Amino acid sequence: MPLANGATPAMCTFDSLADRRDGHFALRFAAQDGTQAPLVRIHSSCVTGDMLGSERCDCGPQLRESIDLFTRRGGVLIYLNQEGRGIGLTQKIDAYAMQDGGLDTFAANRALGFRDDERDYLVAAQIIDVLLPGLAIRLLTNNPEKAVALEYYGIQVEACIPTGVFATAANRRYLQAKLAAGHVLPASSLMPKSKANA
Ligand SMILES: Nc1nc2c(ncn2[C@@H]2O[C@H](COP(=O)(O)OP(=O)(O)OP(=O)(O)O)[C@@H](O)[C@H]2O)c(=O)[nH]1
Ligand SMILES: [Zn+2]
Repeated sequence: MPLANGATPAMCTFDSLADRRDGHFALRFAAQDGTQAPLVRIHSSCVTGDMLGSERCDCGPQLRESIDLFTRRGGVLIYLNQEGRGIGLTQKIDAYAMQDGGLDTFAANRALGFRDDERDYLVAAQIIDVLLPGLAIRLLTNNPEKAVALEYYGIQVEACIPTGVFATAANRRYLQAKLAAGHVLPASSLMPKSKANA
C-alpha cells in the first residue's frame, strides 16, 4: 500500500483471529537490517487522536512516529480495533465528559463500570506468530503491560523501545495519569513549562 511518505508497506488482514473482531490489521515495512530483532508497534485504535488529530491524547503523534521509524528501519505496525483501551468509542467519549468533570482517564473508566484497561493482546500475539514466526521482537511502547502480556502469550520481547513524549497543554494530565499507572515516561517532560524550566 503506497503511503504519503513514499513507503510501500504490505497491508495484512486476518480472518481467524481469536476474538473474531474485524478491523485489526498489520502494516509490514521491509527491514533494511536483518541482524536486529524486528521492531513492532501494537497501536490501539484512537479515532479522535489518529484520525482527527485530537490533542487530548498522544496517539496520533505516536502512530506517525512509528510509521516514519518503520519506513526508515523496517518493522511491523499492528493496528488493533481497541478503541478507548477496549471500551469503544461511545464509552470513551462518555469518559471524556467525566474527565472534564475532574476524573482522570482511569478513574473515568471505573466510574463507567470498566476496568482501568479492557485490552487483551492475544490477537497481537497471533499476528506476530504469523508475520514473525519464532522471532524475538523489539516493542515500541511506553507501556510495560504490553510486553508482559505478549510474553504471557509466548512472544519473546527482547526490549521495549520508548516512543517519543508528545506532551501538550491538552494532554498533560492524561500523560501524568499514565505515568502514575506505570507507563515509562520521563516525569520532567510532563511538568507545566514554567516548572520544567525552573
Ligand atoms: N478509556 C479511555 N481510552 C482512551 C482515553 N484516551 C485515549 N484512549 C485510548 O487509549 C488507547 C491508547 O492507550 P494509551 O494508554 O494512550 O497508550 P498504550 O497503548 O497503553 O501505550 P503506548 O504503547 O505507549 O502507546 C487508544 O485505544 C485510545 O483510544 C481515555 O481518556 N479513556
Ligand atoms: Zn488517543
